[in-house]
Amino acid sequence: MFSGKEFPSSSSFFAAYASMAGSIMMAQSIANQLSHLIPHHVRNYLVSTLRYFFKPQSPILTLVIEESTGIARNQVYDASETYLCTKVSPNTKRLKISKTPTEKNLTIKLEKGEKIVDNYEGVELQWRLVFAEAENNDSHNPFKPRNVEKRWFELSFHRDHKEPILGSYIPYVLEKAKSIKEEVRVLKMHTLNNSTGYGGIKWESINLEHPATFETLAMEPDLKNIVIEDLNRFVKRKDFYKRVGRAWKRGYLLYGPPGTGKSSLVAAMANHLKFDVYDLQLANIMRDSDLRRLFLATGNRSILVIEDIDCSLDLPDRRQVSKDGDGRKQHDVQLTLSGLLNFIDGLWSSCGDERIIIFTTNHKDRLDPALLRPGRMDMHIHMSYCTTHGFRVLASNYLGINGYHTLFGEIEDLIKTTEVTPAQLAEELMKSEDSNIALEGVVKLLKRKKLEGDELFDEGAKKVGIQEAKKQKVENKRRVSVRINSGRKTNKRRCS
Ligand SMILES: Nc1ncnc2c1ncn2[C@@H]1O[C@H](COP(=O)(O)OP(=O)(O)OP(=O)(O)O)[C@@H](O)[C@H]1O
Ligand SMILES: [Mg+2]
Repeated sequence: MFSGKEFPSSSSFFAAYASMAGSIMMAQSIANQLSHLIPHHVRNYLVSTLRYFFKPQSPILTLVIEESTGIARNQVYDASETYLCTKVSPNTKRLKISKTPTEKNLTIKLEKGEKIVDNYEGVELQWRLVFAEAENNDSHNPFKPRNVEKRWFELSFHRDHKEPILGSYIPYVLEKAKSIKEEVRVLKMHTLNNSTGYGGIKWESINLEHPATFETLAMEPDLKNIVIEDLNRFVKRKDFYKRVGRAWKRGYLLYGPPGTGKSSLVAAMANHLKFDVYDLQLANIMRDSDLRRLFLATGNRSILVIEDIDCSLDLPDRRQVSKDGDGRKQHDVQLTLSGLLNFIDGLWSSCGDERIIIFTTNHKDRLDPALLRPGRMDMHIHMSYCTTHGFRVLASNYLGINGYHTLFGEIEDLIKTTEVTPAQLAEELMKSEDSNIALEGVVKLLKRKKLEGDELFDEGAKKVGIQEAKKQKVENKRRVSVRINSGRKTNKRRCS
């Protein structure tokens, strides 16, 4: 496999070996001749020491790249797996291939025992995929199978090239794998699966096929641009985060009434950045050890979402002491928001890169002040009722109208004074492919909503007085705003 240029030739190997073997035999014969002078055990010691010193050292160095590092996955293993798909040679005997319905290309993986030869700057390298059964010694978890399969890659090369291989070939493999993944990347949505038995809560992934993009989002253009620029700046600033000693992560709080596009914005962000999404349903997590494990199992370049954060914490059942399968009492977690935040801060500051965390809520006013504190979440984004601009985006998405329609004037006048969510408008726009019918439906919906709004206003005015009711109405009408926390400074920008 290895070229003669890189490895000692067989004749020089033989000559070296013959001369060493000769030395050992000579030493052995001297020791035999002096056997009457040297005690038996000293003679054995001498021979074994000579054997050790003259044993021909293998010129080959093998790096072992295990799949897991114990807690987290081994990035080098994952990168090698991806990289080697591009290095399959005509000599490869067995390959594993797969393709899910939404994947564009085949995924190719090496089979057990297969070898691949690579060449890096004139150095020949041999890769081999090895599988072995290992005993599971997690005695705390009786549900785990007794034997687990262990996999690793062995990368062999001449030991003279240790420095360039470690210093530049391995980083090259990591970088190459990253760009291959980017090209064929199908985003994943990870959710929690609790059905694997005791202690087995883990991430389960499906392809993220949410079609929302920034283009299809009904959102004020100013706000949209602020968010897009913020994301673009974030992914470009690796060196900045390193220099100022901050973890490379960014937090967003999305708040607003149901149906205003908070979850759609999360999907748009994921599609824009090509980041996987981890949807952390806190209601399923009872133990802090699970939370820690799940955090550590999330990948880089990902978005961790905690939806409806105001409802997810302090659930009544969390306060009860739960029992495990054997009836033993488990330590209760009593997750609190500030506890969770400290946890995330602590863990995420020490591991992982390019992480985004997003909290969503319908009730910002119910949130723990710890979450709203400046510097905690980097950006607060208010998603609110639909504006005339938002309506135009929806009309284009659902009906393909990019110009003007005779009903637009009436609709837009109504939208300016009505609280209607993009979700409600979208539902109406989906009812017919005939633009006239769909838009007439929108007019009816808006008139009904306006009436309801007026009635609510009158009721409110009775309770709090007309001035206060007017003030609240103005406040509610403020469609979208964004608060950007940069260190101690907070910039609040209204986008309408
Ligand atoms: N801003 C928007 N732009 C485009 N479509 C939207 C927008 N808001 C809502 N929709 C439509 O309404 C549906 C529901 O919206 P979404 O789930 O994003 O709202 P949400 O704010 O997350 O609501 P909830 O608070 O109930 O979770 C979306 O699938 C989408 O079709
Ligand atoms: Mg949502």
